[in-house]
Amino acid sequence: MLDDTVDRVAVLGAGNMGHGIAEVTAMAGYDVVLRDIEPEYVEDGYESIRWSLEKLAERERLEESADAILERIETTTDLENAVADADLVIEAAPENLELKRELFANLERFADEDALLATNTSSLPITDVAAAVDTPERVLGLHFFNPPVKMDLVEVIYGAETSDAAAEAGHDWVESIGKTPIYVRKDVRGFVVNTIVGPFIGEPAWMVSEGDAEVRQADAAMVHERGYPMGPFELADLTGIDVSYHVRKEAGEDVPPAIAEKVEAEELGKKTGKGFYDYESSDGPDYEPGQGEGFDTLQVEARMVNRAAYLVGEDVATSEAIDTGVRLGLGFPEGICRRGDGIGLDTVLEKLETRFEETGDDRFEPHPYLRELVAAGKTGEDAGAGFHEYGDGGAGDLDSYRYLNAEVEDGVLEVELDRPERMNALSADLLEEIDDLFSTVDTDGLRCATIEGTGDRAFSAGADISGFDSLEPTDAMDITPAFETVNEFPRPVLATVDGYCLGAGLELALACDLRIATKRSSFGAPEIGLGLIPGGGGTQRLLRVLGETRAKELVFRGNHVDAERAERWGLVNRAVDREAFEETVATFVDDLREGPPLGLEVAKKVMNRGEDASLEAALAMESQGFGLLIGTDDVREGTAAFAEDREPEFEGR
Ligand SMILES: C/C=C/C(=O)SCCNC(=O)CCNC(=O)[C@H](O)C(C)(C)COP(=O)(O)OP(=O)(O)OC[C@H]1O[C@@H](n2cnc3c(N)ncnc32)[C@H](O)[C@@H]1OP(=O)(O)O
Repeated sequence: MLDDTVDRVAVLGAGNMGHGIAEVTAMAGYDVVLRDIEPEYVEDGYESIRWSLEKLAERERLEESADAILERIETTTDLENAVADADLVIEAAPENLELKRELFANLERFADEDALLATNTSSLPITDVAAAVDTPERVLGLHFFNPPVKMDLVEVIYGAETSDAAAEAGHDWVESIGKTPIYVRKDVRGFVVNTIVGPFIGEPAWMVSEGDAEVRQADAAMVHERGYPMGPFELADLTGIDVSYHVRKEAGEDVPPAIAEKVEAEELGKKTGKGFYDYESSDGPDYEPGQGEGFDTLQVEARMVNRAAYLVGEDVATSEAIDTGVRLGLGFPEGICRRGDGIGLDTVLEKLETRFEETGDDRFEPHPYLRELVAAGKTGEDAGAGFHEYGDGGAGDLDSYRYLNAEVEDGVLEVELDRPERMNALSADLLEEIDDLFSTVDTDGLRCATIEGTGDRAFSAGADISGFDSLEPTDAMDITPAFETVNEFPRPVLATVDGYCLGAGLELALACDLRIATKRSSFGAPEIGLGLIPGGGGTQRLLRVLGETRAKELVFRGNHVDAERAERWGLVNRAVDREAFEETVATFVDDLREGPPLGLEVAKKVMNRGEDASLEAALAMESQGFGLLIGTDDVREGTAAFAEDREPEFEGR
């Protein structure tokens, strides 16, 4: 029987990945044994963990002291001792199949028969590693990304014999350490994330090799036109061009000459000082926004979408898992399935077919699942379905948003900004969705709304800086509608802030009516450091909320203030410990939910409008509001409940 409750974890291998995995495991409260073959390897790993934890503590990213976390980590070189009491063993030894198989064979002798056995391999088949033990059903892949302390994604990979119970236990454990697991249900080369990144680098490399593109042109187009965080050649330089070379060789694929030539010349990227860019005599990537013109971005994206079709069509992963994987693992601006749906899967298919006909090259051969989707009319967003379903896209369709999650729960519109890999930075698309949601959602039956950020770092770290290069002044001036829509929403809106709340993120919180924050949160208007000013109402709302002295301090200095100061200044209603956060939010939400909807709507309107009117005009507005409410059922219910000494039940009439 597999033990699905994990208390103690053994990590085998104290190198980069191993010590990183041990660190995040101990941070989540587990007891960890870190084991390597030589005492100095273990010591180096342990010291790296100490260094990293101290950095995190300096940046106030830990909930307890670095020492308290370190106390949960034991080190050893003795394999038997390391794994004897472990409920979960994670092997993070070098990528050598024989070495891993030997280790697993020993694990079977020393570890408890109920223990879950995982390998952190990024390139070897899980099935081959698991074949070294008599109980392959309890072996799975747990593929962390580098560095584990920063990267949220973990691929949970089935080997051919892995049981559902083992995969589910691995998945639950990954969630318990605050990471995001995605299932990879078949043991395919590259798993999910590396399957998609292959053509991101490979296709531009072919295009350059065939004389159809230039390196800088490709990087500029993918970054500045299509929003990827890095250009393909910039990424190849960072990860090592030899890595791209060997991955292709091992998969039996042809290697684009542009890559092979660099490997022959031993220009392997940043690590050798030279690759596609020069890191010795200049500062590396030097492409400019306008340089991408004429590059065929569709050819690259069509190939990535085709890989996604293969993964879904062969039941390796769901489109949701793929999209989560590429967003968190690669920092893609949106999931590749979403992107395909946005482009139109018929357009993608046509591109692949045309290139296949022209070149006869297998790399363009459309996967049958892509053909199936198009034949069924599921061509993407405009058709209402593609990889994903889009509902009818009409007013109030809460499933139609890409960058925010919205649902109505018991009269509360719960909204999450969903770009955790970018600290929920507000891109033009996300702002548009906020505007759309708050202007079209059906308010009947709604009592209030809450806005929070996903991930564990930020409410929102501001406007998406990566989009600034390509922003026209006229677009930049159009940033405020979303904030005004939230501010004028006819129900109270509560911002719940846990982490960074900066720039446009702070402006969004200020557009809300109330703000509750955890004490670890920080607030600021850092725009001045970018040579900008707050452009989402910040200069004006900060003045009104804080007064001139404090508002100018925030805007002119661009510094962050902590949540306790923010509370003293009246920037937030409450700053509470994380343990008390949910309960405090729930108490506020309950008050808003139980309150009289009409009374709250009128109060919000009168207070918002009155702020900018003369006192006389504002008092007139207030009197009108009072008069309007006095004849309502809610006022009758409120006064009756008071007389009968019971809680009122308001209905918004
Ligand atoms: C009209 C309104 C204008 C504005 O709002 S202008 C923007 C104002 N905001 C800022 O200037 C804040 C920018 N961000 C930061 O200063 C830092 O981040 C933090 C202090 C919030 C956190 O620092 P750390 O812990 O070192 O994390 P990390 O590696 O910098 O960020 C993690 C990932 O999040 C991306 N990111 C953070 N903020 C933004 C942003 N505002 N726009 C776009 N991306 C952002 C990063 O780049 C990175 O991504 P990767 O892991 O791929 O390197």
